[in-house]
Amino acid sequence: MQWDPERDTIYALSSGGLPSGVAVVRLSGPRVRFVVETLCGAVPEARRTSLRRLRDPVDGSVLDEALVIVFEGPASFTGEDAAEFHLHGGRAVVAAVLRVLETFDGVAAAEPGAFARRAFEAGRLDLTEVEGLGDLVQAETEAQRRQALRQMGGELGALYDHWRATLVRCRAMIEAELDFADEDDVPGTVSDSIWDDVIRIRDEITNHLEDNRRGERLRSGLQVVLLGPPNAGKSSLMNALAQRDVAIVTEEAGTTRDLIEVHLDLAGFPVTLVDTAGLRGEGAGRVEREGIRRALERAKTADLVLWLQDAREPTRSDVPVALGQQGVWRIATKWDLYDGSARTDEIPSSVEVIGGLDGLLDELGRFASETIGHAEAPVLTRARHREGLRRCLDGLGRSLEGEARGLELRAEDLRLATDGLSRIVGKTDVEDLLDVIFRDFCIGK
Ligand SMILES: Nc1nc2c(c(=O)[nH]1)N(C=O)[C@@H](CNc1ccc(C(=O)N[C@@H](CCC(=O)O)C(=O)O)cc1)CN2
Ligand SMILES: Nc1nc2c(ncn2[C@@H]2O[C@H](COP(=O)(O)OP(=O)(O)OP(=O)(O)O)[C@@H](O)[C@H]2O)c(=O)[nH]1
Repeated sequence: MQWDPERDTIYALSSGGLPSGVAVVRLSGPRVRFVVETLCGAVPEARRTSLRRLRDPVDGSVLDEALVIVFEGPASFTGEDAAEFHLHGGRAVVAAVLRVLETFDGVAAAEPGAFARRAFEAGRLDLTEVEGLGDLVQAETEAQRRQALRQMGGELGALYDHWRATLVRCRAMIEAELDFADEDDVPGTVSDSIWDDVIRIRDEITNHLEDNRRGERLRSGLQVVLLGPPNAGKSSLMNALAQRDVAIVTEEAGTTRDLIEVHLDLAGFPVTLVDTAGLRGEGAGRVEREGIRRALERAKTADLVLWLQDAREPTRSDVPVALGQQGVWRIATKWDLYDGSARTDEIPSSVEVIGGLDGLLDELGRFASETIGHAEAPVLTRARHREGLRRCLDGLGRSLEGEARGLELRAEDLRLATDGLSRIVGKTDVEDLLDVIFRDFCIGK
């Protein structure tokens, strides 16, 4: 497929917003050499950075003076012939080059993720590696970057491939026994030896799934929701942690109506902090009541709820308990105004004194590190992986369900189990999956 001469050659601006110091326009496909030759006059030596004048083929005028790199397939990112123009990053420069590229027959602007998709189709990346690449571009914190890099490097894919290969071998043993069952000199127990392997893989996958959703949480960030009565200091805490004014702070109760989110980098861990409308039953208008409904709804799916209350007020016992499985921490706010002593199971905080949030930040950092911190083994990072692994476990479970079902059916169960793993790495018919995965990519990736 990669050498289909009919296939479009794609191009895109692969670097970020303009203007910029340098802008990289990337090309991939069968017409790359022709395009480069037309713009540069000749095709520069492959994989060498060459300074060239790019000329408009219509009138010969100079478009830019650029660094040009040509990659000869299959030794390129996509596996096809590819090229890069490193242009001066002005809007008009980039616009002029893109306008000229568009005029070539068989050359078209790339869809999001099109380059990565070609790399996948050329067999250069499996689907977990593609996802790792996508996550790497999206990573906002150190821990996310490290996890993405590991997945892009193929660790997760290798784990699934290893299980898959073992199961394929197990199935082959059964098929062999079925084929030779009629022959007297083949003992009917060749396949008996495989069930230990099947049990071991079932246990390993079960373990792998019991990860407290660590990888998924690291990928999407820990969700921490601030709840509490009006005026407790939720918005002030949010602004202090975000180190900018994201939420409006007033002395008036009921200032925050809708959910406000910020992304924080907490010692390398991603945290999404959500400020909510103060919870009060009476005196709340329609808009505020809707705000409260949304606050509770959001808290239900949070990883952690911070229940804020003015330290000077008596501890309230009506912390919404019917939230979910997650922890609720009590935060005693405005500690600078309070002259009593600390109550147990409360974390004091103040946005008015230096170091007034240190205790809370320490606890949050520890929580993040425990929930999504370093993992020895590669971890799954998406619900899609979970789904494939569950499929696999279903098949394994059934195949182990006793000999009464017969070897043929048990082999079919193993096939379904293997198929669950194949879907994750993309080594089966997964057309239906591809659009979903590549759609979230940037253009130019
Ligand atoms: N300018 C530029 N920077 C970039 C990329 C790019 O495409 N262009 N990348 C893109 O995302 C990343 C690097 N990834 C790449 C992966 C493989 C190949 C490649 O040409 N592979 C060949 C040759 C390998 C070699 O030189 O030893 C191959 O694997 O056969 C290039 C880039 C990050 N930086
Ligand atoms: N002294 C002191 N005042 C604080 C502190 N935190 C908040 N305040 C004050 O308390 C008042 C209410 O703070 P907000 O952050 O708006 O409270 P809120 O919980 O978001 O209020 P609603 O939006 O009504 O739910 C403001 O006047 C803040 O300046 C603190 O740590 N120390």
